Amino acid sequence: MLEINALTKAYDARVIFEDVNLTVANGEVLTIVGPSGIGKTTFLRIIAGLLPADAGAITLDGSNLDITGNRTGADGAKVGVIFQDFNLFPQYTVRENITLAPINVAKLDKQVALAEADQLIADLGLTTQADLYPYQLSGGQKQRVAIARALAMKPGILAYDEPTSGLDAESTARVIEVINQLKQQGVTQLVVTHDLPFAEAVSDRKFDFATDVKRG
Ligand SMILES: Nc1ncnc2c1ncn2[C@@H]1O[C@H](COP(=O)(O)OP(=O)(O)OP(=O)(O)O)[C@@H](O)[C@H]1O
Repeated sequence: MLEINALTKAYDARVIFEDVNLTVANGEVLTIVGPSGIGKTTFLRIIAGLLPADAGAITLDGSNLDITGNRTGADGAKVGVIFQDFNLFPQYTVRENITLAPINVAKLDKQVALAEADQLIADLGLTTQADLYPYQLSGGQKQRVAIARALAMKPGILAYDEPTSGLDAESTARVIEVINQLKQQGVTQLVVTHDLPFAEAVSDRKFDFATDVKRG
């Protein structure tokens, strides 16, 4: 379970959110909805350890996660992030994008990492793209590579930032399918989105950043 307690963030004197309390149960899909500029991406980046919070605490399955923006070692991989622009490594193939961190960061044996990557590639319907480079992929395919790359590090939770932005209806339907498929496998997922029909399609529960959050 992910537990967020009394999380507060300001940029200079401007309070973006204050005293946010939220839990995500294991295997749950929680969407964070709200209009552009309300602070959803900031919130997700703090949960992922990429930005410091000003106050509060985050725990995952009972262990405290750093909120100062300095998450190191194994804690760095506990929240797997799928960024809005995917952040794939352009110089590496799909398979290399997926195996890079398991081999270099998690120090997994190369053959094991390759076998696990090929399983993720098959699960996410990317078999024919495995040896292609990011520029050769559609937006929906890049999205699935980003999901596979995050899953390869065996995170405790997957966090998505606006996963349907820039995708057409067919790719959006595929993202819904993937999120539901991962949910069946028990993966805990936190999804930031302003796409309400999409949120309806995947949510076990919605957290509305516009109405459920205090700000200065
Ligand atoms: N580094 C920063 N310094 C100052 N203000 C910032 C910084 N980053 C974001 N903000 C401001 O904080 C607010 C929240 O931004 P954030 O990106 O978290 O919103 P959002 O809800 O995710 O919006 P979007 O859906 O457009 O990404 C915005 O008003 C933004 O301008």
